[in-house]
Amino acid sequence: MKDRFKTKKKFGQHLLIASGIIQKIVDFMDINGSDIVIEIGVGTGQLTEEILKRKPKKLYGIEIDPQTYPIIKEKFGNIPYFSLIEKDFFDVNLRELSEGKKIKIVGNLPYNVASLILVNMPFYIDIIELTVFMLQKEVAEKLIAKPKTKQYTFLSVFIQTYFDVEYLMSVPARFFKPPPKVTSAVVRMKPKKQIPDFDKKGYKNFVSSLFSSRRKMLRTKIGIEILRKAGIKPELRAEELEVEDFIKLYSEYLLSKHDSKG
Ligand SMILES: C[S@@+](CC[C@H](N)C(=O)[O-])C[C@H]1O[C@@H](n2cnc3c(N)ncnc32)[C@H](O)[C@@H]1O
Repeated sequence: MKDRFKTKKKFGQHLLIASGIIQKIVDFMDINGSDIVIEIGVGTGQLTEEILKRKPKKLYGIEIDPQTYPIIKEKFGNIPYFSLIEKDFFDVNLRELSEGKKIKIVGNLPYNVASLILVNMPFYIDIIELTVFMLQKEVAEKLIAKPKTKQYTFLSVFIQTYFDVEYLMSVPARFFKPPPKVTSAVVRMKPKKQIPDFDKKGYKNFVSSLFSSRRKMLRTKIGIEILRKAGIKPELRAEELEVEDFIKLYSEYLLSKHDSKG
C-alpha cells in the first residue's frame, strides 16, 4: 500500500520505516485507555498504527496531504477511536479536540515547519500533558541548549520557559524513507510545574527581539532602569541570560509599561 504513495518534499515527508524506533517513540508516550492523543502529520500511518495498538481513548490524526487520505482511511477507517483531521496543523484548534482534558501530542514532524509547530506549544500549555516529537537533531539541540552556547536561541528560551525538555535519542537518516540529509532526534516535553502567567505572545516577541543581532549588549535593546530592577548587568548579551532572567526581565518590562501609563 505504501508503494503507491510518492513522498513530497514540500510537505517534509520522510516516512519512518524502522519498527523498533516507532515502538520506542510510542513507549515514551506511556499511553493508557483514558488518553486523548493528537498526532501531527499522519503520513501513511506507521506511527499511527502503533499508537492505535496501545488503545488510547481517542487518537486524532492531523494531515495536510490529501493524497494520504485514502491510504489512512483504508488502514484505520473502521477504528472507532481514530479520527482523521484533513487539515493543515496551523488551521486546527487543539483546544476543540481536548474535551476539557489534558492531551498527549506526538509527531514525526515535517522538518520545514517543525520550529513553527514547537512555537505553538506554549500557547496550549494548559491542555498538554506531554509531547513526543521527532525533529531535526539541530532543532532538538536548541530545545535543550544552555546559555553561552551557539545552540541557545529564541526557541530554547521560549520553550524552556514553559516545558521541561528531555533529549531521548538520536535517529540516523537511514531509518527514514526517503532518508533526510540530517540526523534526527526524539524529544519529550512536559509542562513545568511553575510557569509565568503573563501574555505569551508579548513574551515571545520580547525574547525574539532580544535575540535579534545576538552579539549586541542588552543595554542597546532595553532600558537600563528595567535591567537594573531585574538585577541584570546591562553589558550582558541575550545569549548569556538564564531562562529565569528572561522571565524576570519581561515582568519588569511589563511593570515599567504599566507605571508609564500611570
Ligand atoms: C516526516 S512526515 C511523517 C509521516 C509519518 N507520521 C511517519 O512517521 O512516517 C511528516 C508528515 O506531516 C505532514 N505535514 C506536513 N506539513 C503539515 C501541516 N502543516 N499540517 C499537517 N500535516 C503536515 C506531511 O504530509 C507528512 O505526512
